[in-house]
Parts: sequence; structure tokens; C-alpha cells
Amino acid sequence: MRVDLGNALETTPGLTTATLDRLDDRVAAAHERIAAGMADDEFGYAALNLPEAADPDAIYAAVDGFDRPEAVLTVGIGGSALGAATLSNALSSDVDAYVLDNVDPDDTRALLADLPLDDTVVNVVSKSGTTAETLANFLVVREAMADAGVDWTERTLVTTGEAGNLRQLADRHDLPSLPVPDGVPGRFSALSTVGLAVAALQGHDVEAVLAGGRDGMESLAGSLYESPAYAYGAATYALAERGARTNAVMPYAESLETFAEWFAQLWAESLGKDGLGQTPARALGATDQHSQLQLYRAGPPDKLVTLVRPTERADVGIPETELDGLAYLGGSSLGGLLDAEFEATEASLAAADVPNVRVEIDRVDERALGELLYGMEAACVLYGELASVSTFTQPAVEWGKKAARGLLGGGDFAEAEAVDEKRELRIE
Ligand SMILES: O=P(O)(O)OC[C@H]1O[C@](O)(CO)[C@@H](O)[C@@H]1O
Repeated sequence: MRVDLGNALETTPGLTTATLDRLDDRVAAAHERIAAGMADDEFGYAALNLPEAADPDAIYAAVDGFDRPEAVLTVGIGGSALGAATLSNALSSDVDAYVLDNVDPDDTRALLADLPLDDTVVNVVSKSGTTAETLANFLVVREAMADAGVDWTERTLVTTGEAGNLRQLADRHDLPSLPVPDGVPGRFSALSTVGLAVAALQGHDVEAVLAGGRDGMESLAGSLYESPAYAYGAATYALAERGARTNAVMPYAESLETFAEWFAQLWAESLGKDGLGQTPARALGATDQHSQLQLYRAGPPDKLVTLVRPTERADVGIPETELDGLAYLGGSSLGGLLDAEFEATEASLAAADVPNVRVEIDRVDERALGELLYGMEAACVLYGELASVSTFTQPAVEWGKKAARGLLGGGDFAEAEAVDEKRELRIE
């Protein structure tokens, strides 16, 4: 993973090399704190040990019991689905991957109608084993399998904590199961059983993903000038401090669109604390040049854009044309056009004084993805240290969970009563 901060210097808001030099002393101190947390496998910091702590053999052993399926369905939500989905949607496989990470009845019904349930592995993932959406979806999927005459106990892999509903289910029915890593919040668990079981089922090289994570580990250093991950974390923090309250992450690769969704949870749930944080906006190049770019370039000077691309990609030629007006396209290629648009958008933002950071990987493969995921996790941890926030907790999401559970009769929660006190101003 390579980071170029050049287009974040002297912009609005912007950085200077003097700013970064001054910040580098704080990066050194933060790195010492992070290194100590990793050394002690402290809660949260343990995530940055995953490339060495993860056990690929245990993951392969857990999935080996399933013949190569036609499809794998992940039933999870948040970090229990997005890591796996990022890898599945970035890498090609003859095993189709699907995700149920919402409780939209139309979507769930349509998906179950299309799935070859007798040749699908259901990968149900929940660290807590209590997440309503995941458990509700699993109960619906299990019934659909039974209705299809499929023995769900033969088609289900459970990844969960040491206790809770899913652990009970796995123990009761002797289901193949994998543990979730101790001390690792879900949004940081892509490089563990949580994110890698699907990759193994799809035939991807799990060791290569972890090798990429180790590349990221080895790049951590006591200076932002020696660590792309820390450079990104420090620059985004400093830009936020100077008013860049939104970080639009814009990968120029369809295969990295889900990566932006994964990044959004990582950034928002880790850094949105105590009135601080930086709003991750999900964008996609070149598509959003015809959409959100107008706001990024000419809207309020309160954002930065993170432009992500692989520097190598398979390509498709653009045929020559008889139309003079399109002669510049003929004989070029889609990849050539996409790269031209990446660089043009980058320059367009710079010309409008909008800070933008370039993040590049060689190609979208297992190792590069492992390093990219690790790098953004490390960047997030560094940002959290610099911002002095509690990076690894997410207390603000609990209120709504209690309210929803109370509305469904799942307990007496004051939050549910508050729902009835909603102010109304209805316009029909
Ligand atoms: O893996 P679990 O416990 O089902 O949690 C799923 C997701 O829900 C959250 O706990 C937020 O509610 C996320 O942090 C987590 O990734």
C-alpha cells in the first residue's frame, strides 16, 4: 500500500510539511502506545496482531468438511459481514458469495428464492451471538432450508464467541464452528476467522491475505514518513482538526466498492466519539464523477477525498470508431480511460484547493487486499490515539438496540418508551 499526501498540502483545509513534521513527534509517541498494546494483546490493539495470530489451518479445517459449494451465504452484520464481503467482492471465484446483513423481508425472500439451498454453505457470524438482525435472518434461512428438504446442520458454519445463542446452537447440534478472536472489535476482524472463512470456502489464498497483513505490520514505524498507514491516519486526523469533517473514500475499481463500505464502519464506529470524528462518505470512481464530485469540488470546504486505485489491472480495449468525435477513445482501453479519469479527478480537486490523498495498491489480489485492510485498520488506530478517543468501543449504537428490543417485547427498556414520545409534525 502506498500513500501520497502531496495533494493535501496547501489546500483548504490543508496541511504543510511543517504541520506534518510537528505531528510526527506525536505519531512516534502514538506508535509506542500501539506497539505496547500489541505486545500485551490488549483489547483492541490485539487486532493489529491478527496477521500473526490468525490460524489458517483451523479455518481450512473448519470449511474442509463442506464439499466445494455452489454458493456461500454469510448471515451477519457490520464487522461480522463486511470483512468477508470485501474479500468476496474484490476477488473472483466460481463459488458465489451472498450476504444477508439486513432484515428487509423483500430482499431476504428474493435471495432465498434464488439460492441453491442444497448446495449453499450458510456462514452465520456473530461475535456476541445476540445481534437481532443476524439471529432473525438465521432463523428464517434455517426454516427455508428445512422447507427445501435440506439438513441445515449439514450446511451451516458458525463463527461466534465462547458463549451466547450461536455458541449454544453450535454445541447443541455439533455444528462446525470457529471462534472469534479475543479482544478484537468486529470492525477490526477482517483478517481473522470472521473475514477469512468465506475466502477459504471460495478457494482464495488465506495465507496470502495474511501475508499482506504482515506486510502492513512490518510497515508500522515510529514516523509517518516511514509508514503509509500512519501517514494516512495522521494526515486524515490533521485535516479533520482543520475542518475536513468528511472523508470521501473513492476507489477506482468496482472490486473495491465494498472496501469503501467496510472502511465506513471502521472509520465511523471507531472515531465518532465525544463530538469528534470524520464522516466517511462512500463513493466510486469513475461513476461518482458524474454525481458526488460536484459537491466535493464546489461545496463547503469541509472534506477530503481519498482516491484509491490498483496500478495494475486486466484491461479491455476500446475499438476504433468511424466517428471523428470519438477518435480519441478508439484504440485506447477502459483501464486507460479509468486511470486518466482518476488522475483528472485528482487534479480537478487540487485545482479547486480540495485536499485529496492517493492510496495505491499494485493489484486487487489477496496479498494487496490483506495489506490494504491492515493498513486502514492501523491508520484508524493511530488517528484514534491522536484524537484521544476510545477507538475500540461503540457505546452509541446500544441505545437503538435496546429501543428496538423493547418494542419487540424483548425486555423493559426506557429507550423503547422514548419511542412513544416522538414529536410529530406530519405533512400528508
Ligand atoms: O458480531 P456481532 O456481535 O453480531 O456484532 C455485529 C456488529 O454490531 C456491532 O456490535 C454494533 O452494534 C458492531 O460493532 C459489530 O461489527
